Amino acid sequence: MTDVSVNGTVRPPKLATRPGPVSLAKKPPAAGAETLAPVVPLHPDAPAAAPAAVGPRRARRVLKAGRALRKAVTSERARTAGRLAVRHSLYVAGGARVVARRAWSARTAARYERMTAAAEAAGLHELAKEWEERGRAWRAARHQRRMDLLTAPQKIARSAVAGAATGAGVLLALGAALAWSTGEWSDLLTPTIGLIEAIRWTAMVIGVVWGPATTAAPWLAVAGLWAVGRHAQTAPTWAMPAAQRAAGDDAGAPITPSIVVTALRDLGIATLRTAIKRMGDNGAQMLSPIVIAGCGVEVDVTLPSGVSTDEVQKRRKKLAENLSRHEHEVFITIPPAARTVRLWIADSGALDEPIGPSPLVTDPDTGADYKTGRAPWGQDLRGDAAAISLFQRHFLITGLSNQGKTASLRAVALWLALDPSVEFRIADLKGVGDWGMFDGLATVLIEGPTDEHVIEATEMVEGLVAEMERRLLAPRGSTFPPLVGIVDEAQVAFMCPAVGKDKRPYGGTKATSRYFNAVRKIHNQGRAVSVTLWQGTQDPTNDNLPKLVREGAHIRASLVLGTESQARMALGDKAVDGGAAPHLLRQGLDKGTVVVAGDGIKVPAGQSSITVRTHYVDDAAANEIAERAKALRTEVTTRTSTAGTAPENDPLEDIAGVLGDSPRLRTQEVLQRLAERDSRYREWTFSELSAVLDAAGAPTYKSDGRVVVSRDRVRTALENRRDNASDNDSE
Ligand SMILES: Nc1ncnc2c1ncn2[C@@H]1O[C@H](COP(=O)(O)OP(=O)(O)OP(=O)(O)O)[C@@H](O)[C@H]1O
Repeated sequence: MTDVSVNGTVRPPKLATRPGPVSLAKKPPAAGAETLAPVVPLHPDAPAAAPAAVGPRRARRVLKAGRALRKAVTSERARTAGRLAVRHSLYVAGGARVVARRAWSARTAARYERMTAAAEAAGLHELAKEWEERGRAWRAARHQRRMDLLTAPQKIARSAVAGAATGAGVLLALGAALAWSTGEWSDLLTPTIGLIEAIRWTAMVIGVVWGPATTAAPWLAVAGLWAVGRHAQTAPTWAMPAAQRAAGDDAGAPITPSIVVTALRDLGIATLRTAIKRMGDNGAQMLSPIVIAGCGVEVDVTLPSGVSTDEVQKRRKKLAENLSRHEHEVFITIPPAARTVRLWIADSGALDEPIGPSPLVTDPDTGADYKTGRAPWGQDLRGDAAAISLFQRHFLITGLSNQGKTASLRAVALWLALDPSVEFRIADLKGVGDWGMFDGLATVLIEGPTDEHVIEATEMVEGLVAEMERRLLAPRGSTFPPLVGIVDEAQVAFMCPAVGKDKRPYGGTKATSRYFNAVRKIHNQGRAVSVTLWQGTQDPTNDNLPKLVREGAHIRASLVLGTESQARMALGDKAVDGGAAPHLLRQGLDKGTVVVAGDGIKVPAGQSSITVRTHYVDDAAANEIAERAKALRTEVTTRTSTAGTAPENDPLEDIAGVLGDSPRLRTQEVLQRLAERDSRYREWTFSELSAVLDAAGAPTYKSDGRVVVSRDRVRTALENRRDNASDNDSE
């Protein structure tokens, strides 16, 4: 016996096997069976093979047909046809639904109930009452109409009799007039016969048209429903033609009220979803007009009662995705109106476009005025120029490394450098030359990351404190040129472990920490005498940016940060609660984008922060601007170390200063006050003090058993010294 394989080959007869117990389990083929039974080609005349081949052939045909069917069903053409059929069927079904809903709405008080519920959901109780009242009036009118229907048959019968009598009368009167004019009595009935004839013709026409009309009517009705459904777009997106589907999926689809409402509805806030569903206008009442704002649009959303602004703010990512945007393309802020969130939605991809060069670069005539001017810093999200006033303001900018902190701080400093009255003292604790163009512009430029550089930076800031105190002691009405201290990478100073000879640490945040204390003093009192401090710092923590220091800054700006808690440190709780979110900027992609809180920059009414995309001023442009600034000033010799930056001290003047109005003070107290006034007196003892006083002719003396310094003696010594000096000058 031969065996036919599925691929049309014949196997030689199998060896007879002994009958044994039948197993239902499929036997595995014997190892090497295929090779033991060589396959020979099927001969066309082999009749015995035919019946055995029928089963497998049919199976092949079924398999083939199945494959062909699957291919046909899944082919693009078939899918398009399927979509077409589904789409148009759903237009008809949807149209029927819309018409039914309209009919239901027109015949019942559903519309009034819906509007009342919507007004209630939105917390508009006056409006809710108004709709309730209208609903009541509508029901009363409907009741009246129904009552009228009860008496309608009598009225109709009466009207029919009256109408028929009047009609007959009119026809007879017309006939009489006709008969009188023609002189033929038979014309009396002519109008009546004419009317009867007209009715007969009408009936005949209706009889002819009725058949086709009744045949066409259902189709016309379906066409009408289809048109209504199509207009209302009742088919789902997947059933739309490819072009429309693509537009639906398009991340850059324009923002319309319905997209915003749908995005809000699908946020996952049950109360909001229910309220929107109950709103008669599908939620449109929640939205202000959508206005174009820079490279995006802005819309205010008044939330229904029971939904807090906070809940929406927390779902920024979901909202953005519902709007077919990335998270960073949607900004949610809280305007002053109650229960309202302001959404700014970028045009898709627009935030990845550069904003163009700074006016400082493009306009060589740009000038600066410390008091009245504003540095052109960048653009806000609405596309308006964002400018910042630095007048008597301490400045703090934070951000992760390599996100544009130095560049954005430097851009502001370069603008201010164009005002020749401003003195800069700069410490760059990274020291790779980012501030190199200020050589010849700043009076101090310390560059480097070591403890020695921190010590110098600390002394530079203490020098600012000394100058501030000098200005504070100056007679009232004195004016001072602006003095701006800049410490870039200030976290290096706070983290510095170096300790001075007097055992006081340079870094840290202890009461004895020198950098920390100097910064605090400037923050507390520098503004009034135009001594301000700008600091740039990475990755804020409580250790590298203490609370007192961050809260002492008038302008607080932040580039991208890692966490919300860092954002709170950088900008303060109020700003973050109001929507400031530097932690949601994209590291690496949003370089140069800063969120700014505090004063000095115009923040939209009710908002607590503003997001600014700063112009990037690269090194070459920065050098060029610095050259322009140098050309405006008299030559400055920049010290690269603080040695000698503190003004020469005058011990006798300082002793007079600490005595103040006291007629005498114990030497111990004088020494203490001197040490507080200037760190150079910290190592003074009684012998240094009495040596200075003896030399000046104002020696100490004993009063009530204690050694004291006399105010009058010191003042007399100072006067004598001045007199001697003027005598020497005149000689
Ligand atoms: N406004 C901006 N727009 C676009 N890119 C910018 C902008 N500012 C800076 N960059 C880019 O970011 C890079 C890093 O800038 P910068 O040195 O100012 O960062 P940084 O935050 O100070 O870094 P670090 O803290 O590590 O010193 C620049 O070389 C530049 O390519």
